[in-house]
Amino acid sequence: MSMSSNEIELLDGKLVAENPPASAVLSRLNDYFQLTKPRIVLLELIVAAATACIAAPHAIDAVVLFHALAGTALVAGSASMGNQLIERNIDAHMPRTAQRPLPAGRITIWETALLCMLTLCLGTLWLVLKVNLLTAVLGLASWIIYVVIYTPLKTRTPLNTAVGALAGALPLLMGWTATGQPLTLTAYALAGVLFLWQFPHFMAIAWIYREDYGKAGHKMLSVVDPSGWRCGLQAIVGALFLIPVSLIPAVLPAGRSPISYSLWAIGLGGIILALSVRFAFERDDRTARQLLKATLIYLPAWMGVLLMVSL
Ligand code: HEM
Ligand SMILES: CC(C)=CCC/C(C)=C/CC/C(C)=C/COP(=O)(O)OP(=O)(O)O
Repeated sequence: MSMSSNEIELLDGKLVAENPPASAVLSRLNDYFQLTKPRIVLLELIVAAATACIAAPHAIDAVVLFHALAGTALVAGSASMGNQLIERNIDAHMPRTAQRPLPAGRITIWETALLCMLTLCLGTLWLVLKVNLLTAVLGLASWIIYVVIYTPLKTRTPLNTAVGALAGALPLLMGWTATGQPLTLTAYALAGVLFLWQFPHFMAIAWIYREDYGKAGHKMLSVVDPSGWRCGLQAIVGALFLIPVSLIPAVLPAGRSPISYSLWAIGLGGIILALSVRFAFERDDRTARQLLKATLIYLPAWMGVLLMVSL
């Protein structure tokens, strides 16, 4: 359907306009948005929000939660920008990432650096002023681990995944500390689940894109060990420990209806474990993609069950 010159439409997830200047502005804003790795950040925010509700089920302050999520989104988006700034030349050599705004030349290094610093400062200040210092410090720690430590390690050692998993797990704790509740064993157990979840999640991805990673010089486990056995084993180990760690909240006093939660946790974790074992033995793209999809279903499903038994 033709648009009038002033209309703006959402097409394939992007805002488009008929009017050329408006279209150029929207296209640039979309590129800035893509720099934040929005789907990863969105799942992080869902996890953080759910954790806040679990931490303070009957005393959640919606305004504080909003500020916590806004600040976390800014800091997480900044981290993704910093990561893409550092990896712009490597990203240009992988089909999966070559069309990103920086390697594709749609935005400049200086724009990205400025936006990265602006969103980091704004997000951190927002958390300090509207949430609390601990949440801001956790956000800064996650930013530093992801941008300054994990990103450079990607071309040096397969241990990069464990470091990235630490950065990926901290936003969960930010959701907890945003409520003002002290960090308990349950909080660390939830963060432990998110930490362990990232191994089956990424080992599947590392296998699917093993050739890209090899050509780009990334030292992922699938490149260091082309047989895929170590990839499969690391996915299994992460999935194996995921199950007992996810059961910790059930045995703690705060946990209501521990039996039903435990059955869900064992069932969901068991699926990830079974698919990890299947990927380890078959080591093909089909079983890797099944495992990746299952990990992306596991996290919201596990959080949903936790919320149901906590509220
Ligand atoms: C060591 C940690 C992690 C690594 C190395 C990693 C890596 C990746 C990569 C490379 C992709 C793109 C796959 C593709 O293009 O098909 C991806 C997808 C995804 N990741 Fe992860 N990830 C990690 C942790 C996380 C965490 C902590 C979350 C959120 C809680 C997350 C959420 C997602 C989501 C939602 C997708 C699918 C959407 C998309 O393709 O952008 N990941 N991950
Ligand atoms: C508050 C805060 C700072 C939160 C940070 C949350 C966050 C962005 C975690 C990243 C998890 C992770 C290692 C993603 C993969 O990046 P990658 O560089 O391996 O992915 P790529 O290969 O697609 O670039």
